[in-house]
Amino acid sequence: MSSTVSKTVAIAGLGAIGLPLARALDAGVEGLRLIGVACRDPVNARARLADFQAEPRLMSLAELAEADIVVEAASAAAFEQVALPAIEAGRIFVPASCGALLPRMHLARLAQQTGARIVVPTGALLGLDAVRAAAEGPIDSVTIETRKPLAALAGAPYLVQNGIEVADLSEPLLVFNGNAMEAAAGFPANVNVAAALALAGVGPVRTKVRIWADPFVTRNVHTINVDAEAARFSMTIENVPSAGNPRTGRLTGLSLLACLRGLVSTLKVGS
Ligand SMILES: NC(=O)C1=CN([C@@H]2O[C@H](COP(=O)(O)OP(=O)(O)OC[C@H]3O[C@@H](n4cnc5c(N)ncnc54)[C@H](OP(=O)(O)O)[C@@H]3O)[C@@H](O)[C@H]2O)C=CC1
Ligand SMILES: O=C([O-])CC(=O)C(=O)O
Repeated sequence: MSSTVSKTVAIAGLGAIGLPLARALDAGVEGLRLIGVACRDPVNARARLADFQAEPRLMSLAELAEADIVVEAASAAAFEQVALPAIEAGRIFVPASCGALLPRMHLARLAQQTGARIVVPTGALLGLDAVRAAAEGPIDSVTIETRKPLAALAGAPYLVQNGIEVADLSEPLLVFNGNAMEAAAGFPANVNVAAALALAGVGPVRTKVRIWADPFVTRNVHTINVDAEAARFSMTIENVPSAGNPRTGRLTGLSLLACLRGLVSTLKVGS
């Protein structure tokens, strides 16, 4: 069920998240209209958009701010070029690369001045409704343990900087043990889930993160453990890697679609 007022949407990125999301919007979602997309390679983009019913405009990252809702599904490196114009223009900004938000919380203060909203999707994670509810009261601890196939972690800055080789592992290896702020810096393409968890709960310094490179898993597996005054809970999700990008679970694009629906629907389920 959606309201009759339609909101326009623009998306940065036409990859594992952005392309299926754009396709779903093009196929028709009541209350939402895709007007623009941005990516690096316009020739390739045109090929990807060729079978769309209503081909969206190819925009620069800054031009995306013409839309009511600006989705960032590009990269941590491109995050600010999408976020700043969108927030300055008072739009609803939905970042997939939410790890890049942690060191830029001044954007949330800017949004207060411009009337923009920053809506962080649950993305590849689960349970943020319960974490947010728990965070309305006292929370003792929040941890996330992530297990990834070796290919999903290849090239992460933390591994490169610390000379940690994962390509030929025959046993699981704990490659990172720290907090969400450090994890987002060291694994910008891998632990947006930890950033979303931190923002929902006790913040990036108190949210503990462990990352395993695991040759025995074929999915991106995330387990969260929360110990709060009101409840104790543990939840695990096993994400099937996307065909286009093994770092990204297939669920992520669907989560963004569900998030966008929630922005226009008159019936919304979950807090
Ligand atoms: N919140 C969450 O739970 C999750 C978040 N993510 C994050 O979401 C983001 C997108 O992931 P995913 O779709 O898998 O990534 P992909 O690599 O599959 O796609 C990225 C897309 O962004 C475009 N892009 C990258 N940099 C720029 C730039 N500077 N200007 C314009 N376009 C750019 C690329 O353009 P081109 O096609 O021309 O190369 C490509 O279309 C990543 O930061 C990832 O870490 C991923 C999984 C879960
Ligand atoms: O958190 C991320 O950025 C990606 C991830 O782990 C997943 O898709 O499962």
